[in-house]
Amino acid sequence: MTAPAPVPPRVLTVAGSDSGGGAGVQADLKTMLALGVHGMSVLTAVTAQNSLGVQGAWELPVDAVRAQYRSVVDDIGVQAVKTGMLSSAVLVDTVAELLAETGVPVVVDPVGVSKHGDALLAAEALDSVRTKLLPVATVATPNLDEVTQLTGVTVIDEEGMRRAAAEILGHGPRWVVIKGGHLPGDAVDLLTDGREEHWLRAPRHDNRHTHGTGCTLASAIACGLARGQDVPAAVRGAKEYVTGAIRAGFALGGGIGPVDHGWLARAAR
Ligand SMILES: Nc1ncnc2c1ncn2[C@@H]1O[C@H](COP(=O)(O)OP(=O)(O)OP(=O)(O)O)[C@@H](O)[C@H]1O
Ligand SMILES: Cc1ncc(CO)c(N)n1
Repeated sequence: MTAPAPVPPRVLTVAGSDSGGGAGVQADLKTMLALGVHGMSVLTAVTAQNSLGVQGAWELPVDAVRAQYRSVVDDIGVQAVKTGMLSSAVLVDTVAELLAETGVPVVVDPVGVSKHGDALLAAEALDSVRTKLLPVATVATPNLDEVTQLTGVTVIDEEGMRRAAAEILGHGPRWVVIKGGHLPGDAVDLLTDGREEHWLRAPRHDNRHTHGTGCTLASAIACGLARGQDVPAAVRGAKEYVTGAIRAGFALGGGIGPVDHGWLARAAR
């Protein structure tokens, strides 16, 4: 008789669907496959989206979100959760409550707007993100626009990233990654818990096909945490994975193409 296959760590994404397959739940599940964990999803919203932008968005009812979450967590179990597009205050509140009960590491990507500037979170939900979601995060991963939305701080350099990190940590996450991807020069992110500081530097790839970078980084961090890595190790591994995916990003459609989630599997062949 053959031995049963080993069970991989399980990671859940709570996020919106990107019909174009570059960001959102689709990016999360591809990242999870690439990094060897079993990926599961709670859909919060459906977007009609492509390389040119978001053409429409429809939120799911709160009962549908709660039911998906319970189905996964109560039967299959999770070792880490990642959140992305949560759309509205009621969904942010509901997801924050569910996460607080689950007691596993949580990566919160506080998605506010898409790369094209389309709103993925209602303005009135920002307060819930600050007061309910950030406090249950093990790691929060805002980009510079989300930092400004959440704290009012405008970041133009690395000293500004430090100030932004302190402001975000004031809302309660254990760690924060301030993503400096939108600043000129190298792609520099700051990971800190208020005591340790880790600067993660990668060469900027001159590639406009970067759709899904933020979702990919946050999901990859969740994969590392599900494997039992500590936060600095999980973030370092995730930065390597997203950097490789950006290097290999490719043109699709008439606008910004996706990062390549398959680069690591091909590199291993
Ligand atoms: N051109 C680039 N070359 C290398 N790394 C990059 C580049 N652009 C972004 N990054 C890195 O990608 C990761 C995601 O950062 P970014 O600021 O792009 O997230 P985001 O704006 O939330 O993404 P999105 O909203 O498209 O999902 C960070 O580690 C950042 O430093
Ligand atoms: C559904 C979805 N989630 C997150 C992002 C990130 O910007 C996106 N473009 N779409």
